[in-house]
Amino acid sequence: MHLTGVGKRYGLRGPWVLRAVDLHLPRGALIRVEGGNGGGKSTLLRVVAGVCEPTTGSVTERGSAAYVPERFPPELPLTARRYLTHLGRLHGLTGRESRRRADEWAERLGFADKIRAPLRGLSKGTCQKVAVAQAFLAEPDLLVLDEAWTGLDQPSRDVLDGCVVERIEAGATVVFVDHDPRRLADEVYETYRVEAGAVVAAIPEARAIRVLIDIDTGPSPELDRLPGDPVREQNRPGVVRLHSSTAHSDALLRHLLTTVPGVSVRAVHREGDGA
Ligand SMILES: Nc1ncnc2c1ncn2[C@@H]1O[C@H](COP(=O)(O)OP(=O)(O)OP(=O)(O)O)[C@@H](O)[C@H]1O
Repeated sequence: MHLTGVGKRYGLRGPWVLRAVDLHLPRGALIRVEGGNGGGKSTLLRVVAGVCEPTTGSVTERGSAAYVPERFPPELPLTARRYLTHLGRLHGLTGRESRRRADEWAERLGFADKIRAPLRGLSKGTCQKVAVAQAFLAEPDLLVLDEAWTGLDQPSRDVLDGCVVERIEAGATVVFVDHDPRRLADEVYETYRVEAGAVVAAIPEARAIRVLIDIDTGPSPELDRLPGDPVREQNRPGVVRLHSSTAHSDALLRHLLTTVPGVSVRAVHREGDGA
């Protein structure tokens, strides 16, 4: 999908939250959005999801979309199952298929025992699971997740990670905000930063180069498929410097020390310590 010249402000005289944003969000890509508090991340996600109209510019080729908002409104006089079934029908599924998927997602996300409880009585964590279920149940072309992991317990966060990867593999576009810079770091195709109304491509924090690992390489080192895909630099003959993020450096060292034949680690430096 494409955003072309998108601007957004709330009210006729409100300040511009987004200005002249041009973005291409390809199919099958996981897109991370970062930025300071109140910088406009949620606004960008709402415009991308189509739940809020841009003030200027246009959004094209969105396809079917689903959205997990930062705050899910559970103030509805419905059970979780009726709510999910209703949402399924709005997405064009039959009643029967909606119910089947509602039960399947409740099982998967671990709230099957609460699916017949009124939304109003659910804990924050369970509400969040319902919010996630309503978005995935429709198998949309575009999935927009605004801090969807917040409020979930660790097992559910892992399940959600897996669900996101599945959607990407199915060819969907997934756009997300999450406070954890390591969230799905290996899967992220592109990171954008919202800054003073502009949206700029950024090096994701989790991928930032922070650790330098010098290794002695044997005659034919197996340096394929290293954790975190570090940048390699031939320092001098027989010595390669790997530029790794902190997020991947432990796994990379473990891999180098235990799995790669003919390689020994000479030195590990932190970026900026004069190495
Ligand atoms: N519905 C609204 N009406 C008026 N102003 C709004 C509305 N939603 C957001 N804003 C304003 O737009 C700006 C950007 O808000 P937004 O929620 O998009 O930022 P954010 O980066 O997601 O923030 P946070 O990190 O705090 O969630 C803020 O100044 C906010 O007060």
